[in-house]
Amino acid sequence: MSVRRALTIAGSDSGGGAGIQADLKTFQELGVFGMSAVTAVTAQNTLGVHGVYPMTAKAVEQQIDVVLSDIGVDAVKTGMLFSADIIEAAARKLKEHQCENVIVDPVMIAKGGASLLQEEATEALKQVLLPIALVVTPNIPEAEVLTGMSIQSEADKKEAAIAIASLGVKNVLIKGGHDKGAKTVDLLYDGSAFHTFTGTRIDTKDTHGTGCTFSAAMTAAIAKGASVRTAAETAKQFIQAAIEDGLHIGQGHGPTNHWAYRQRGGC
Ligand SMILES: Nc1ncnc2c1ncn2[C@@H]1O[C@H](COP(=O)(O)OP(=O)(O)O)[C@@H](O)[C@H]1O
Ligand SMILES: Cc1ncc(COP(=O)(O)O)c(N)n1
Repeated sequence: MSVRRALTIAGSDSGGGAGIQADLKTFQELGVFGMSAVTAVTAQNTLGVHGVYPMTAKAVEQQIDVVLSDIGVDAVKTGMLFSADIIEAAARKLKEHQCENVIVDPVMIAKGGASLLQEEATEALKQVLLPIALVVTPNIPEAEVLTGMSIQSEADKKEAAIAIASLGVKNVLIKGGHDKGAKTVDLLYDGSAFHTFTGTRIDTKDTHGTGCTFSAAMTAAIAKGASVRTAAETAKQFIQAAIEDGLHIGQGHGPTNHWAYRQRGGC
């Protein structure tokens, strides 16, 4: 089989736990060749986001153009997109290159509270990016922003997933890391049925980059030909192992362990 390729369009996390760095590590661990289009550079560590330096939309567009016109791609993930201009540029290029396997992680706010998406850019995300996406992977606060709903229960999660699907995206996966219970329940809505992926909640402060890592694992699995449902299963196992075997790096919210899944014999 030829080498499978995945592109992440996202922000750089100098601390290495989230963003482009988490995505590329995850792609590599799952045996997929990783490429990147950087949307912004963040000065970030386990204590928080200390600076955000966005790229121009033109720079993002050109990065996408040159890799897609030469190397090609089997799946594309988007993460921190920062502005409406960058969202519009990315969507235009993905359409132009006829990318079908687009996984959108609608990154809005870092766990420490810093804004990674300008407020007015949410509309662009809904109007130009979601309609061309195969999957969107909001966490609960992001699903609340996308729908304007308050999500307190599994029934609310289902209602939100249906509302998000009505924006034109084929599959909606609401991540359950922000749930309150002993289990983390990730909910997939594929346009007709619901599927749940349940894990045991680990009591740890080291969850920096969990969302990026989960969506990147889904992207890698889809690049290798998995269905959205199988990709969600793989991603759930990948993130569960990465959180369980935490590295305890830094003084704040540490990164997850991107080696753990492979070391346990996954892949
Ligand atoms: N403490 C935890 N224990 C086990 N799984 C977790 C924990 N926190 C998050 N997860 C899982 O990590 C993935 C990312 O979820 P979430 O933390 O909601 O995303 P985000 O980083 O975007 O806020 C999901 O599969 C979620 O269930
Ligand atoms: C550059 C960048 N992208 C995304 C996140 C979100 O991280 P998380 O996955 O923990 O929500 C982040 N903190 N920094």
